[in-house]
Amino acid sequence: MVAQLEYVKRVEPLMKDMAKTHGSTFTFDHLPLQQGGSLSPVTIAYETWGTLNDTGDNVILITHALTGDSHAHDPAHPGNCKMAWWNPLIGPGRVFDTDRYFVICSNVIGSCYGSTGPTSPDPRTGRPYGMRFPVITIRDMVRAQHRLIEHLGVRHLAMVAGGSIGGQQALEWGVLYPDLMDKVVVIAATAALTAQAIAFNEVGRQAIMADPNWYCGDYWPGSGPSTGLAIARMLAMITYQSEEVMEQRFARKPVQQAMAPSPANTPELGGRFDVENYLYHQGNRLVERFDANSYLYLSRAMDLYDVSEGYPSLEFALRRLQSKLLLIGIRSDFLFPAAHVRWLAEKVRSLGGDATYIELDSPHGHDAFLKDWDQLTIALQQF
Ligand SMILES: CC(=O)SCCNC(=O)CCNC(=O)[C@H](O)C(C)(C)COP(=O)(O)OP(=O)(O)OC[C@H]1O[C@@H](n2cnc3c(N)ncnc32)[C@H](O)[C@@H]1OP(=O)(O)O
Ligand SMILES: N[C@@H](CCO)C(=O)O
Repeated sequence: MVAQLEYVKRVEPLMKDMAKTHGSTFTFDHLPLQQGGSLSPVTIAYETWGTLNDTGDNVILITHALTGDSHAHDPAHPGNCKMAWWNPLIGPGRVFDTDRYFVICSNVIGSCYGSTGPTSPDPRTGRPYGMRFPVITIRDMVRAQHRLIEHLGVRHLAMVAGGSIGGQQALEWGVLYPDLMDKVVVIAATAALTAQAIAFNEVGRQAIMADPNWYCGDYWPGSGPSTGLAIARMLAMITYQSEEVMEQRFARKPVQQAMAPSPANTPELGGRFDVENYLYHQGNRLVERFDANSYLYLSRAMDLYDVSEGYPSLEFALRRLQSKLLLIGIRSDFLFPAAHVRWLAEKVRSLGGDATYIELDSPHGHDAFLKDWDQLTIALQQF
């Protein structure tokens, strides 16, 4: 009881400040987990735009990436990607047309934007789960989303679409619930992560866990391993871009904008390059808005994803797909290389599936799915 009161007093206001929960929440009793154990209760934060039709089938489900949230669209700021992460693609007359479709985006379990995650109170103790939160997978996220759409009265999905970890979720939707949707759009994601991508994630996690303020995950939100989280983000930001665009943007220029504090307040060794300042800024921004334990769990879910898990083979899993599949690769993505995305499309086709591959000719690397609006719109319109 004392622990619960302490939680309410200390954690909830911090979480409200740090992670703006948009929209509504849905809570259900129990979710069995792929790696064993279960979560109960489970809350999912979500937003919807547009109107569900009488037959419950004019629905597009949008799935978000690692540090994303349910706020994919902001009707008050149409098209502005600073206000909502897929705003240029969603809205009246846009490619995800809210005049025609009921568009849903939910925050994944494990996150810190309103869904049950490591910062949520563990019902056994009343204290934040921290590292007592169970290991969750992309399949668990999708099963939780499935409970949400049932709750919303959805009978059939016109489309599930997402990029990066959102793309992993979209693919998982297609394989796990094959008769529930017409189309699946997987952007910058593959059937399983490469060793190189797992390696980058692990270095980021090690940076968090090596921070003396991590306390094995038992920090109070707001006072956690900010240095470790910032370093993890700096490393990850390099993987979200490309050598080409970093040369275009930064080259060897000295710092151009206001000096951002470096994560460890290190002395500058002979000045500061612009690219370093940029990374410091991005690291600090993530610390302001994200929880380090959530970062550990979600990046691990990304690593653990393998669409064939639990099936006799990859072919068996992919043969389950019944919907039309659009796979979008990004020419300059080295986290989910375009060749691997193309390979998946070819594999699905070789198994008799309906898969289209489109490659974005973008220099922006992995995060092109969050910036190359014209190319994304054209690809999605064609589909
Ligand atoms: C589903 C999801 O994935 S949701 C999560 C997506 N959001 C994020 O990943 C948040 C981090 N943001 C980003 O990575 C990017 O802003 C993107 C991918 C969303 C968009 O890319 P871009 O438009 O190229 O943005 P860019 O990489 O320039 O970053 C913009 C920020 O960097 C800052 N910045 C840009 N250049 C510099 C520089 N040279 N030095 C210091 N800071 C810089 C900008 O001031 C801006 O800061 P702000 O976010 O505090 O306003
Ligand atoms: N920039 C995205 C990329 C991860 O795939 C995020 O932070 O969620």
